[in-house]
Amino acid sequence: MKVILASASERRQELLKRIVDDFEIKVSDFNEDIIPFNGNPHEYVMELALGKANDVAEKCNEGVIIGCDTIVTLDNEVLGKPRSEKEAVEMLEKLSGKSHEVYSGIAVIHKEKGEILKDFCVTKVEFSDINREEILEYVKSGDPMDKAGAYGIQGKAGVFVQKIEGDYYSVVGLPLNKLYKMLKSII
Ligand SMILES: Cc1cn([C@H]2C[C@H](O)[C@@H](COP(=O)(O)OP(=O)(O)OP(=O)(O)O)O2)c(=O)[nH]c1=O
Repeated sequence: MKVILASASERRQELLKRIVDDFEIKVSDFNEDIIPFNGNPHEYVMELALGKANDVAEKCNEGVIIGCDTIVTLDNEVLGKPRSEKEAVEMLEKLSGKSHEVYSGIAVIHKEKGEILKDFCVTKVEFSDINREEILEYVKSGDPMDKAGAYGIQGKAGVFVQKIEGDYYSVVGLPLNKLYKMLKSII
């Protein structure tokens, strides 16, 4: 079965190799701004994941297409990717000393069967207290800029994480166990 990952993220591409030996990458042109946040993070990430998968599926005749999306939520506020270094600093200041949630949505479309699966993972991540100096140094590294919540648990920011409850890989952007089960059920 031909598997297509609808993602430009190298992290997702690396992680998917653990489930599927051979797959294609087709980056979606889906505009995430057309989906407003309706207050339900799990619905929101599934809609975004489906939007990405659908966009690629419309341009394919066959195969299984996978779309994903990851956001961070803190006290009902969505933290996406920071739009500037200033915003990255503000996000990290908010996350310091608190617990937040990371939501990852997955959508799997089976073209031939006309089947669609949607699911999500939520992981609780607790940051220890981090000071302004640590935040500024981390932001200067450039690592936060392409990541939801302005941090990457898999990089230098891993040292800020005091506790995690849930799937580590979902925080990195691809819930491996959930996706593995979804693919087993659909292929
Ligand atoms: C919280 C957190 C997020 N992230 C990343 C995962 C996602 O790639 C990114 C959130 O952006 P997304 O919009 O989910 O994905 P993307 O733009 O990187 O890739 P594509 O839409 O093409 O699939 O943040 C980490 O790498 N580590 C972390 O600890």
